Amino acid sequence: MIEMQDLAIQAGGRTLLEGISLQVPAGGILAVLGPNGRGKTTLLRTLLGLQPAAAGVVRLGGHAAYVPQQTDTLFPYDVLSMVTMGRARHLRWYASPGARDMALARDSLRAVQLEHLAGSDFHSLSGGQKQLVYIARAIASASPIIVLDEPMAALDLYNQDIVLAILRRLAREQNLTIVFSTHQPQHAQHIAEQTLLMHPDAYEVGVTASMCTDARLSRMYRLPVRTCQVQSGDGRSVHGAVPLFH
Ligand SMILES: Nc1ncnc2c1ncn2[C@@H]1O[C@H](COP(=O)(O)OP(=O)(O)OP(=O)(O)O)[C@@H](O)[C@H]1O
Repeated sequence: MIEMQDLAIQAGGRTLLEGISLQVPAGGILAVLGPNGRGKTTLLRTLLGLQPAAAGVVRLGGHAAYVPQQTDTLFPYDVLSMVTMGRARHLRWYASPGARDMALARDSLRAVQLEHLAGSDFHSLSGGQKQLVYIARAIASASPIIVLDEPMAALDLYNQDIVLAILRRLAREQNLTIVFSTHQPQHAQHIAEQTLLMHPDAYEVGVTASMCTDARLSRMYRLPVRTCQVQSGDGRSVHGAVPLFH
């Protein structure tokens, strides 16, 4: 569970947004949408306690794993070691990961379909592969909350589908609370029950279907956006949003 009450977020001494109140229950997924520089990363970092709130309260119902937007490591770790670091919170000081930790790390790497890269140097991976490794590390941490900052930004459509399916499964089957930011409304439409829209001058939060409308998305992105619904060959109905680029 995550709860924000009258939260105000700030960066560089400037208040970016105030009065944010919302709750994400265990098993719930919240998507955060907003233009560049609006404050999505700041909001996620504030709710994790990585930077101070300007006002208000955040309550987390347990440990939260964080998948940051851009990050790298100075050390030449292999991929499996990077994922195993997710287990650190379960280990005593200076203890090495045990067989169960290693097995969970391998399972997490398998979930993002990168088990064949377990022994590779992390630095040798592509941007999208690194993003998948950070997601695997968060899964390996077995935290009740996962907060992801644009987790699909560097991923091709196939890997976006993998990550969306993983996040939905973690929420539905393991009751995790998940918050992620994205620039793709269809990610929200696909897996999030709730969506937070960070408009240029305000915010709105609600059921995703009522947030991801033509009018609201067009206002937020300052560009005409049309939402649509497409039937897949196997009878599923998939939602999307098309920007009417000039
Ligand atoms: N450490 C900082 N010092 C000063 N200003 C900052 C700092 N961090 C963020 N900002 C400013 O706060 C605003 C919000 O930044 P933030 O990274 O939260 O936006 P965002 O919505 O995540 O953007 P994007 O979609 O481009 O990733 C920006 O104007 C940014 O320049």
